[in-house]
Amino acid sequence: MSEEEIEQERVDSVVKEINEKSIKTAELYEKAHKETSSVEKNYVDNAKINTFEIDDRIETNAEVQQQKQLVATTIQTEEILERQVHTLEQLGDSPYFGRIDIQDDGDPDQEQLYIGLASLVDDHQNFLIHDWRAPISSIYYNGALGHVSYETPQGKQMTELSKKRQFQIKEGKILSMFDTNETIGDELLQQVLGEQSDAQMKNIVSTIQQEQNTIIRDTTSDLLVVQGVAGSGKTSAILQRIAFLLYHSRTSLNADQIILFSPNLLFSHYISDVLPSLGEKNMRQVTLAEFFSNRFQGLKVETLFEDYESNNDRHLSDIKGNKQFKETIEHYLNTLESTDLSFTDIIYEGTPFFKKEEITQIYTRLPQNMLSADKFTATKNALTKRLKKRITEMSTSDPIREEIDSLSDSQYETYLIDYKRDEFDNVDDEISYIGTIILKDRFNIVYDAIYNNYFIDIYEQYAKFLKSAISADSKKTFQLNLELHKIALADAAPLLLLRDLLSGSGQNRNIEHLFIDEIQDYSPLQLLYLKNCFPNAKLTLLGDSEQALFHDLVLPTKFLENLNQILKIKKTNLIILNKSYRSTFEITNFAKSLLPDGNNIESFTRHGELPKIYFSKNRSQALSSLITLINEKDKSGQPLTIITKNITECNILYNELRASVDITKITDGDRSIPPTTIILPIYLAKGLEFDSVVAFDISETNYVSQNDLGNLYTLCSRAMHSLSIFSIEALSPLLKGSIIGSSVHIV
Ligand SMILES: Nc1ncnc2c1ncn2[C@@H]1O[C@H](COP(=O)(O)OP(=O)(O)OP(=O)(O)O)[C@@H](O)[C@H]1O
Repeated sequence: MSEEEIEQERVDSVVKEINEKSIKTAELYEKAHKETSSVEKNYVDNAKINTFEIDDRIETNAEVQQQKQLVATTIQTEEILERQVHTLEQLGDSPYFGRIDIQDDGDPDQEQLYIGLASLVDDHQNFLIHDWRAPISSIYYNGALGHVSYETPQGKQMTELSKKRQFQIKEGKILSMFDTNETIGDELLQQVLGEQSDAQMKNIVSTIQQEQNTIIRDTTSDLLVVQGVAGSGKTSAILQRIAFLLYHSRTSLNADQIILFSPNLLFSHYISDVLPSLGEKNMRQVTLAEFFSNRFQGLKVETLFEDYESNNDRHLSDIKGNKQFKETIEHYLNTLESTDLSFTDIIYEGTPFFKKEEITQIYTRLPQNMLSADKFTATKNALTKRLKKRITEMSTSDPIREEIDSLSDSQYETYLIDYKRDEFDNVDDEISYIGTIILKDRFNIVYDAIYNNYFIDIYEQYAKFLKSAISADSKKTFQLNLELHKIALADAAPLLLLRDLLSGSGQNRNIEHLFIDEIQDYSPLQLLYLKNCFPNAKLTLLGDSEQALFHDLVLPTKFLENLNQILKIKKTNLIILNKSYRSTFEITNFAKSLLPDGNNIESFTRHGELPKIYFSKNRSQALSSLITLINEKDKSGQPLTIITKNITECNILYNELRASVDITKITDGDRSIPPTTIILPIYLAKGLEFDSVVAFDISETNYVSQNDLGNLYTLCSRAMHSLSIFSIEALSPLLKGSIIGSSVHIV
C-alpha cells in the first residue's frame, strides 16, 4: 500500500468513528432539547400557580427559583450538545489537517499525532485527533524538524520531531498531502490564498504561521500589541487567539467576558463566522460609536466613519484625544469648587424629590481634601439614607394607610409573602412594613437616579470644562450638537472620563479580555478611557501605523513606543508581522513601494497580474474605460469593488455609473456585501478584502499630500488578485515613484 492509501485508510476509520459519535450525540441533543422544552413549560406553569395559603406561596417561590436554575442548566447542556453536533459534522468532512511524529526524551516509542479542529477519543481513551489548541499541537505550527519542546502541566518537555505532514481532506477523501520540514509549508497556503474572496472571513487553523502562532498562544502578557502590515493576518490571528483562550481557560472564561472593538458594522458581520467555525461561541462585538452611544442614553455618538468624513476641526480633535487631556481633566476636577458643580434636581413625577440646593449642601459639607469620587459616594450614601428616612416616615402616613386599606385580601397577602403574620408584634408594624414595600417600589426610580449619578448634569459640567480648558467656542459647538441629540466622537471619551473620575463610576470588572482592531484610528485618550472602563481586562491591540487615515504616517517603532507610554502596563509583548498574505506578490510590491519604509514589508510569493494604471485625458474618458472594465469583469464572474477616497466621491461616481452598469453603493449602516459590483468609500473597506479593486481618480489634484498616503496604501492593499488605478489628467505625485520599471501595466 502507498503512503497515501495507508493514510486514507486511517481517515476512513476515523470518519466511521465520528459518524457513530455523531449519531449518539445527535440523539443526546434531541433528548436535551425535549428536556429543555419540558422544564421550561414546567417553570411557566409553576410560576403561574396562584395559591391561597401563605405557606404554599413561600414554598412555591422556592420551587420556582429551583426550576429557574434547572432551566438555565438544561439550556446550557443543550447548547453544549448542539455545538458538539456541529463540530462532529465538520470533523466528519475533514477530520484533521496535520500529523506530527514525535518521540519524547526518555520515551522508547514514537507517536503519531493527528491534529484537527477538535479532539476526538475512541472508547479506549486513545486520541484519534488532537485539538489544534492542545499544548502538544504547538509543535505543528512552530519551527522545523528536530529537537523541539512543548509545554506540559509539569513544565517544558523535549521531543524529537521527525515528521510533519499536511493534509487537505474534503468529504472524507484526502485531496492532497505533503511532508514539510519547515513551518507550515507554502503549498497549502498558496492554494488557500489563491481562492476567491468570500462574504465571510475564514478561519486559518490549518495554515497558521509561526509568528501568528505566537500571538495566538500568548497567555502571559497583560498588553499584547500586534503591529502588522496590511494583510498580515492580524484579524485572523486574533480570532484564532480568542478560540485558543476560550479553550485554554475553559473553566474560568466564557465568550461573554471578551469584547472586540471593530471598525464598523460591515467588518463585524464579515468576521462573525470565524469563531462558530472553530466550534466556539462568538465574543461580544461592538463599534466604538455603539459602545459610547450605550453610555449616553438618547444621544447619538458620531461614528469613526462620520468623524473621518466630517469637516471636524482636526486640531481640536487632536487636543481632545491627547493623553495630556486626561491631566487637564484631572486638574480641572482637583481645582473645582463645589459651587461650580452642576448639580441638578432629582425629579419624581414632575416635581423635585431632592432639590439641587440640598444636594449641593450635602456635597459642600464634606471635607475639602476628600477625592471627588469619594465625595460622590458619600453624597450618594447621604441621599439614599434620606430617601430611606422619608420612606419610613411616609409608611405610616394617612394616605398610605388609606391605600393599604383599599387593598384586596389577596393583594395584601402578596405583600406578606416572605413573612408569617405572627412575626409582627402588632398590626401597626405590619402596616408600616407593607407601606415601606409600596413606597420602596414607588421610589425605586429615585433610588436609580441616585445610584446612576443623575443628580449631576454631566453635559453642563463638561460644557463648563470645555470653556475653561479650551474655549467658549468649543463649549458652544458641544452644546449645539447636544441640542441635536448628538455628540462628536472627539467629545465622547473626555466627557465619560470626566464623569467617571468625578463620580468614581463606570467600570466593568467582569471583562477579562479586550481586543481592539485598527488601533491606529483610536486616540490615546480613547484608549485610556477604555482601559479605565475595563480595569481587569488583558489588552490585545492590533493595528498598522501605515494605515492611519487621519494622521501622517508614524513609524511602527514610534507607534509602539507611544502606546507603551500611554497605557503604562508592565507585562507587555510587541509582535511585528511583516509578511503580507492577502494580495498577490505584484500587488503587495506595488502597495509597499508607496510607503517610505515599505521595504520592511515582505510579499508572499503568489503571482498574479501586474497592477494596471489607466491614464485618461478627462473624467468622461476615465468613466468610459471604467464602464468597459466593469462589464468585462461582470462577464468573467469577478465583480469589481470600486473604492473611493470619501463618501462625497463615492456618491458622485455612483451617480455617474448607475445608469450604465449594475452597481450597489455600500453605506455606513450596511451589514453585508452583495456579490455584485460595489462602490464604497475607503473607510468602510477597512479590514475587508476583495478580489478585484478599482482605485478611482488617483490624480494629481485628488491625492496630494503625504496625509493621503495612508488612505492610498489601505486602498491598494484591499485587493487580493487584481488592482486597477484610474488617473485623470495627471497622476498623483504619491504614485510617481511606484511606476518605474515593470511594476505596473500602463493602459
Ligand atoms: N496563516 C494564514 N493562512 C491562510 N490565510 C491567511 C493566513 N494569514 C492570513 N491569511 C489571509 O490573509 C488575508 C488577510 O488577513 P487579515 O485580514 O487577517 O489581515 P490583517 O492584517 O487584519 O489585514 P488589514 O490590516 O489589511 O485589514 C485573509 O484572507 C486571511 O485569510
